[in-house]
Amino acid sequence: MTRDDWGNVKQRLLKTVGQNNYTTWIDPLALGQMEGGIATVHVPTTFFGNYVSQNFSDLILHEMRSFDTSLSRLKFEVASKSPAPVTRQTDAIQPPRSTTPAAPSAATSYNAPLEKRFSFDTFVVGKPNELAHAAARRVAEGGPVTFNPLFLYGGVGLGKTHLMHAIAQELQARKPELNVLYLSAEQFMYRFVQALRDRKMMDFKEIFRTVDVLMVDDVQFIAGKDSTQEEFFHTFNALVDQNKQIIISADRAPQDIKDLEERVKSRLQCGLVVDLHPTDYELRLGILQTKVDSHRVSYPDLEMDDGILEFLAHRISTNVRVLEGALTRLFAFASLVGRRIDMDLTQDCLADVLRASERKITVEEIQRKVSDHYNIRLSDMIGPKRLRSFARPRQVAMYLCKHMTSRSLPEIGRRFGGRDHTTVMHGVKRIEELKVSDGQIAEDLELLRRSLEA
Ligand SMILES: Nc1ncnc2c1ncn2[C@@H]1O[C@H](COP(=O)(O)OP(=O)(O)OP(=O)(O)O)[C@@H](O)[C@H]1O
Repeated sequence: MTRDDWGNVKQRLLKTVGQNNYTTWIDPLALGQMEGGIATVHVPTTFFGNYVSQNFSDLILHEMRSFDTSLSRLKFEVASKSPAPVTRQTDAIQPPRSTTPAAPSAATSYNAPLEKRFSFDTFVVGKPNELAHAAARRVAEGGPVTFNPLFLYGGVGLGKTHLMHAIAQELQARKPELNVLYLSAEQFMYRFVQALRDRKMMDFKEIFRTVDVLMVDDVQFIAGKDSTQEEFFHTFNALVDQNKQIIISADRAPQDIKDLEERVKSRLQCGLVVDLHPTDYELRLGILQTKVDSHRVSYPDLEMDDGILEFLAHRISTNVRVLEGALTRLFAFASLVGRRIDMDLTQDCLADVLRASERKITVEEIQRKVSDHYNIRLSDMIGPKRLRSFARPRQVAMYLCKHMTSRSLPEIGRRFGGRDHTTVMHGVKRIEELKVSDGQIAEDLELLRRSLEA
């Protein structure tokens, strides 16, 4: 086969594999000796040869055979670094090793810093996160890979990053010989773009494909970023093929990440997918108790009334980050003004947080609660019947909607079977009067309000 033929083979491959694959994998190949039906193809690194051999050798051979039908096999060899012609015999391709001497230090430079306090010791376990925690613990033991990838997902501030850091730190402590690479998806993209710009794609690939454990946080970030997704997909496959552990986190389940290619989604789902559920009251209280202990170290003289933590756990249900922030602010504030932490101080200091965390109560919720309370059907409460046994609960519900939601009177009227706003106004007024004169109504209102706020 002449050099021109080789050039033509490459041109044909360009059409088949596309520009990206061509630039990365085909263009760097050089033709070496051809002997006894075997063509030697020179590659820059062992890893490269292995990858091309697995993914493109059939195609390359097919194209070469259209110029030389005597060819039966390809042999990939690492090209000598010397500028001499590459026709010399060099090392035969070996399967890539997990820790080539250069890889750990290079990977280390890609590692995002780990937060010491995000450890398993400081992670409070409760019903909403126990499965995610157990899976994280198992992976952190560094034993045989049983589920790959481990995909952790959950809403904002529920502890995904905390668990990821805990896994990375535990692995480093238990198995220092493992090459663990932890970074965010954003950093992955940044490294990828940088490698493209500096023409260092081979180094990039070598680093990512020689790690033992790859951990990528907030993977939803690569949604809609086509080339990064493509590269991530190849990295992912290469590592899974080598049975290397991958741990991914995201703010939602793989199938719910918009603008993520189907093949990436399905790859992400093929291991164990576990979610961190929104916190419940017990978990929030547990977290607060743990955090208070650490605050007490910084503020040993501060005193706190009983019931404050319970109040916060009850009222701030958005996410753990907000909860932590509230506690930090409370301690700092109390120490500045030199007062004990009581309910007044808490409400003063955290007024904005408490307001923002107020749970939004809906008209439907109120209607359901009130009809349950008075033991009538929801359809009767909303429907046209004017019977007193339906009309009074309806007015109670309207009153609660007016006071516990931000809906306007016409909107409330619409939700009550399309009634006019004047009917709602009349109902609300009637209940306001009864609240003063009728102890039973006052009691009902109080009960309902408490149960809706719970
Ligand atoms: N179960 C828990 N025990 C102790 N601390 C927790 C727990 N869950 C969350 N936290 C704390 O809450 C804060 C937010 O957690 P983290 O950063 O891990 O959230 P995230 O799920 O990664 O959020 P985001 O989606 O914003 O990245 C951290 O300070 C973390 O330590």
